[in-house]
Amino acid sequence: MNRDDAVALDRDDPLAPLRDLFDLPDGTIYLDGNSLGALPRTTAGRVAEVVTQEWGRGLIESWNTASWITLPQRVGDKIARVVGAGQGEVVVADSTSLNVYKVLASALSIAAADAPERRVVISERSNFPTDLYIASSLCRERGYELVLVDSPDEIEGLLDRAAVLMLTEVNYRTGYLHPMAAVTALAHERGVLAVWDLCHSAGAVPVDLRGADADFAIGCGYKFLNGGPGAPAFLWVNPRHVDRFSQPLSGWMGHAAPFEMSPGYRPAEGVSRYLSGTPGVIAISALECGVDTLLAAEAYGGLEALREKSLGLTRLFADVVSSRLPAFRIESPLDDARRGSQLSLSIGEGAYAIVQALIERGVVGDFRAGPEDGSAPDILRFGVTPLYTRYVDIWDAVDHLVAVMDDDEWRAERFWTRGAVT
Ligand SMILES: Cc1ncc(COP(=O)(O)O)c(C=O)c1O
Ligand SMILES: Nc1c(O)cccc1C(=O)C[C@H](N)C(=O)O
Repeated sequence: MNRDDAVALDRDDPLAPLRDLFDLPDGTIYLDGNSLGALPRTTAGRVAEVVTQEWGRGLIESWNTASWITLPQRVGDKIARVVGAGQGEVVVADSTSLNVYKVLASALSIAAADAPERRVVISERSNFPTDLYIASSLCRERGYELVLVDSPDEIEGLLDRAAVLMLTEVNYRTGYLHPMAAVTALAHERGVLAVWDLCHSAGAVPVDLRGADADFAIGCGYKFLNGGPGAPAFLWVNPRHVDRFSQPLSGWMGHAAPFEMSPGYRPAEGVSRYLSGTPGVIAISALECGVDTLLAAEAYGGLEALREKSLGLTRLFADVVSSRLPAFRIESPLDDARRGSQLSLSIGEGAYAIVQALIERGVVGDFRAGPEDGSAPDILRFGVTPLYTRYVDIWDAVDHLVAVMDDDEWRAERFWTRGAVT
């Protein structure tokens, strides 16, 4: 394999035209779409239109005339197409963190009614911290114990005491991809509800919420859905629970008839009851552009084709690192079936500085610190977004990494000062 081979892979890539749907800066190899997705070409114009026309000219009438009021459901229906949900089953609202609170509370309420003796919530120690912080505060409020496993193998032994199993389908550090259908089936067999965080899977790997018969799911809008910084998140509830679930942040937008302005709360039908306050129209409009851009891939084979390319990219990355940079350890699963859309590396020292040196060279990945107890290493993390990442980007990124290491470039003092955001 050499650079020409990578160029040839791009030339033969049927998904290559999709890259033109993004406004990417020249000279940058962007491998951080798993933290903040790139800017779709349609977004700036659409946001300007919403601001100047719908808001500026239409003013308050735009809630009706521009259908602002149904945006959470309209964009939810589009997201449903990439997560294996039905129409009317997904709604856009709030942030992932708030939505973790809402769905976990819903699941706990159902579990409390069906199996009050079960007092444990299971999650993983390596789950993204916000999921753990929210789960632990909710467990404290409701008298549950949050038990964190260090490996998926430990889950089974805890299920008989558990009310809810809450996992992130693709781990943010390693990219490990849980087999959602099998894990959910096991949880159900043992009487446990399964809640899934799709932050690193929605738009990156084919997700089949209905096929897996999951119970609740949430996900984020600003990673592989390319909705922009702080884009609103989404929620899904299995239709099986739709008549019975409640949510703890019962605001007026989740009321069956918000403009009756009645003092008593009556939940809206279905997933819409997860709305709390007024939807962020400008932000959801930007998210819609991101989701539409992803849906453009349906004409090229959709998520299955994107997945195939994503695996091709991360496989190439792993192969070239193994042969050219043996000092790095590959922290992501080498088994294609268990790897999300990223490649994570570790090395004895200097992970942060190496990432900074790469960024100075225009290769944007990120650094994720290992736990304080040293039980897992610091990570150099490279996300691939098959909508816009090219094979040659992978080749060139590794080339830069070789240069950063060979010349000890990363040891320069300027790469060692940590920014507030890493
Ligand atoms: C798995 C996971 N959950 C939640 C979040 C973040 O939640 P929020 O969008 O509320 O900051 C992230 C990343 O930021 C994440 O990776
Ligand atoms: N949400 C972020 C932010 O506001 C600033 C920087 C990064 C983020 C992220 O999304 C982090 C991301 N969830 C991760 O997997 O690391």
